[in-house]
Amino acid sequence: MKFPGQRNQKHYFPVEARDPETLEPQIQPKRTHICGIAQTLVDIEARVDDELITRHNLVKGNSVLINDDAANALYRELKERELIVEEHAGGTIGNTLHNFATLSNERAVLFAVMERQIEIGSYAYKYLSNTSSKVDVSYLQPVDGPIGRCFTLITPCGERSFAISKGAMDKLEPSAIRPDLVREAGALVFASYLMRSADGDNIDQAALVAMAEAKANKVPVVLTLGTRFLIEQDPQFWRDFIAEHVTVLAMNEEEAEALTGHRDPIKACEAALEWCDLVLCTVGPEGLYTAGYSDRLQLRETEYELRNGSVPAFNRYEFSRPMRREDCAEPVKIYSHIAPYLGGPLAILNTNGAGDGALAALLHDMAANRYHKLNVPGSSKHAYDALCYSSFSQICKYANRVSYEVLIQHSPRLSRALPEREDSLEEAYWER
Ligand SMILES: Nc1ncnc2c1ncn2[C@@H]1O[C@H](COP(=O)(O)OP(=O)(O)OP(=O)(O)O)[C@@H](O)[C@H]1O
Ligand SMILES: O=c1[nH]cnc2c1ncn2[C@@H]1O[C@H](CO)[C@@H](O)[C@H]1O
Repeated sequence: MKFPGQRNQKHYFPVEARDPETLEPQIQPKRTHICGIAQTLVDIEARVDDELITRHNLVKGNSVLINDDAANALYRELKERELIVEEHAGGTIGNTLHNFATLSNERAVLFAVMERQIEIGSYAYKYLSNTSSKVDVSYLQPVDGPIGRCFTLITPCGERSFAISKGAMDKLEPSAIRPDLVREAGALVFASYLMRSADGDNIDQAALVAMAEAKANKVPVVLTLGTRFLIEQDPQFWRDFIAEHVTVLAMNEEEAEALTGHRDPIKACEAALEWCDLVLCTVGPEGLYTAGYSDRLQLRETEYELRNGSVPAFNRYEFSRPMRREDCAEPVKIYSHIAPYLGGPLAILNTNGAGDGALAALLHDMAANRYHKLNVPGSSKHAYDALCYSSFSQICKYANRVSYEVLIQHSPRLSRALPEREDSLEEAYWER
């Protein structure tokens, strides 16, 4: 397990003189992993104009399910007009698990379907060959149909719209979930997309089985909201769903507004904390927020300037570590925000997957906490039960840094971990 984010050891906390904060190399450290339930999709990325989006009955910014005829017509046009830029493995959770594995060098168990017979060069082949070897594909459920295709259509304004030809991506059965692996996981992650599976497709049931196992064993359940359009259809369903099942919620500001009715991200986070324990809210060019709880006894004041938003001095305790509300004797709501790393890249190749990258960083930090607890149980870090290894503030930095890395490449999947040492300016970022 790599440390979550590069930074000097003195910046780990809580720092106490004799606290074994470092993960001393052990002969055989105990390992940990995370689990995810994914829709198996390959992204077909194309540069298109707005007219094409409307003509194919798609909705800008949305992820729309399309039937085979519509998919064939769209594919034909993209091919004929030579608009396809790249084809790469995708799917929100596939991306997140891949990025988690790449960042942490730890195992991520993928519960998903895969074509029974794979031909070299096929989409299934591409999917697997674009997936980190640290993603454990031993438990994929074989299916007879093709995996899904996600037409990722980038319009000149930079917005991405998805058209999903789902193939057999929703055919995952509850029997494909390995309860023993869920029970031992540092987190179980899935996306709201899978709750729109059709009658007869059981991926939603598989997710419910996994969530029940996670909940019974106090494994954090992590939900990422795929697109605001899905949430807008029935926000109350999602509020109830989150309250019942979810520990950690990841969303962008539009999904946050659809869920809570608040356009202001801090207000939206505050509302969401009534239903879950920890929130990651990305806000595109405005950076991102983390929000959650800490017990009053564990609060740590920030050393940065206090900032006022809809909650005055909202970042006052951003040096505290996220906890479950139920683990706090006196829960206090905490918020932290960060602007894009280095002000954002000079050239953004594609924002697709930037949010998935941020979530992978958060999952890395959560898994690092479990790893540390398994290997250094006597550390003062574990005198109380926290969800994460680092503070709200550090998680913001790390998540933001990872998003930046995704922005400067085409694929939503990182091709390498972050540099071991950041040079010059970047060094300053971590030390600030
Ligand atoms: N235009 C931009 N300039 C600078 N940074 C950006 C920009 N867009 C995104 N980012 C960075 O990427 C992070 C995530 O972006 P965003 O909020 O767009 O995620 P998202 O909508 O969930 O993306 P996706 O669904 O494609 O994964 C932001 O918090 C920010 O750090
Ligand atoms: O319906 C869907 N299910 C799963 N993943 C999806 C869906 N629509 C889009 N994406 C995925 O979202 C990623 C960027 O965040 C893209 O890689 C795309 O594959």
